[in-house]
Amino acid sequence: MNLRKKFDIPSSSVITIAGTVGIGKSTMTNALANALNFRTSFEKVDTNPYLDKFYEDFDRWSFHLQIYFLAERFKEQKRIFEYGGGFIQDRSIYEDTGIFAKMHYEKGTMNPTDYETYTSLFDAMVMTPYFPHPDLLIYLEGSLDDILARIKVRGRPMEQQTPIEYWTEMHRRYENWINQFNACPVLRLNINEYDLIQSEESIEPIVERISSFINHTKKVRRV
Ligand SMILES: Nc1ncnc2c1ncn2[C@@H]1O[C@H](COP(=O)(O)OP(=O)(O)O)[C@@H](O)[C@H]1O
Ligand SMILES: Nc1ncnc2c1ncn2[C@H]1C[C@H](O)[C@@H](COP(=O)(O)O)O1
Repeated sequence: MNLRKKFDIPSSSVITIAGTVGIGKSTMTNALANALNFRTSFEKVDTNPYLDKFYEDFDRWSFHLQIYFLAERFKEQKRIFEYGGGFIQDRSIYEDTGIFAKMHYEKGTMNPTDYETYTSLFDAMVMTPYFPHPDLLIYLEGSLDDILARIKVRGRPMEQQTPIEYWTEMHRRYENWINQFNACPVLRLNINEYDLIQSEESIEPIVERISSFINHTKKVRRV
């Protein structure tokens, strides 16, 4: 059954899934796209030419990786626009700057000139009225222990070799970041409230919450 029609979600909606590494964004992206009959926009991890090198040497590759991600996400944004919406997006563009680039700059693994170049490019491309923001950002949250367990189970080699302090710092930054995020409406979901692996049906109550959120936000915007 197409839950999009049942819960009256506009077919042009763009929903982006945010949250720290390993929390379950890709799993949620697939489940929601399936339930709503939407297209997906994924981060390319396996074909990313910088990611392995980046995890081996943050200082050397952090700028290259950020530029690569920015270009990829912008191309995806264009694709979403050309289709007229109807997409679930795995990770928002806002996390690249608000979490990753900022963290590497503040920790000293991206030099100040590179950070300045990156942020001015990001602001010129994204933080303008010409860039359509998503209709909804779904923020996935959970405990650090649960997230570390998921990173371990997934087993990407470069993430296994990364010190736990990196994930701890990222988890802390995500909490602060979401508390001040205001580029689009946010729906928070705790990963203990659903289990898409054990039960596919657990997507339905989530779609229902998305529907009331999107339709309520629409009404508020009209007033
Ligand atoms: N609801 C869930 N319950 C248990 N494990 C999950 C759940 N959602 C995702 N996972 C597992 O957690 C790991 C990370 O999920 P993934 O969707 O790849 O995260 P992300 O895209 O945020 O990095 C994967 O091994 C996935 O199978
Ligand atoms: N902007 C980014 N900077 C550094 N690393 C990033 C960025 N965006 C994603 N990543 C990394 C983190 C993970 O190792 C992979 C995929 O992310 P995931 O949260 O598992 O989808 O890319």
